[in-house]
Amino acid sequence: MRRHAPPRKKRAQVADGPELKIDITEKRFNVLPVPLYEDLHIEVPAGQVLALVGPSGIGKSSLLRLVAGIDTDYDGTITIAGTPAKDAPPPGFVFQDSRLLPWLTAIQNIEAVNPAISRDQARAMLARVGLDGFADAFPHQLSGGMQRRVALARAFSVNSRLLLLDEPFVSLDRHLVSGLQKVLLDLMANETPTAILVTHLPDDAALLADRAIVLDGRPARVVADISFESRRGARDPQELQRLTQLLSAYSEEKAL
Ligand SMILES: Nc1ncnc2c1ncn2[C@@H]1O[C@H](COP(=O)(O)OP(=O)(O)OP(=O)(O)O)[C@@H](O)[C@H]1O
Repeated sequence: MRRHAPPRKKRAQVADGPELKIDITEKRFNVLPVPLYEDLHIEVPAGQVLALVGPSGIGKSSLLRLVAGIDTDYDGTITIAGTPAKDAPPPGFVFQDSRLLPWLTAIQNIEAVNPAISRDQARAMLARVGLDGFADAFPHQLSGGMQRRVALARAFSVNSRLLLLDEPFVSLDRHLVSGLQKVLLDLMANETPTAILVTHLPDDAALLADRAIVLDGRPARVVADISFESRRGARDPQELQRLTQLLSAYSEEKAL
């Protein structure tokens, strides 16, 4: 007997295409004799963590500012889920320094970026970054590593589809870095945001990212685009070492 095929499920009304699409024709700073970027095109699928690496001064932080819609002075388009970056909801942003508001406590710093968050949710977020019991501490009462933890908690509390991390562990001691890497990996395992991680640490990228893009030259161009076969969070020590070595080779080769 001939069976009827089951009715086809309706496709979800979600826009196809990359979550983040960067198409920069040209970006200039007047102080630079040549453009910072020319014909720079990067697409990031939803849920992917993209590590952005390259020599100091190449334009990694500047790119995050364009994606965040903080700097709109460029030719081209950047869209987040199809919306121009300048009109998109603000991303979670971790800056090179923690940039906590010094007059607010840890929990108030979190509430400041998301007024809709409940006190319990904000406390739970602080607990997830290992700061249970420090909700009412002011930034000056926290160590550098603890301040970075608050900054991570704050970025995730924005509840954005997009997370921008600008050297989140720069100038911290090595032993603090590995603790924070684990915190970030754990946060990204649950929330799975689309993220750009600017880092000069090859092991950061090997541990935390799904893909790495190397920028080089002036104007800056993508000189390598490496998709990692294994998934972040599921890499064994050998795989981590292999990826770290691969990315270190690029860093050494490309150091200015
Ligand atoms: N607001 C600005 N005005 C003028 N020039 C700027 C501005 N911001 C950045 N630049 C220049 O743009 C270039 C790229 O700077 P950017 O901070 O993006 O580099 P980077 O790759 O993030 O460097 P690092 O790894 O050292 O943080 C540098 O030459 C810098 O001097």
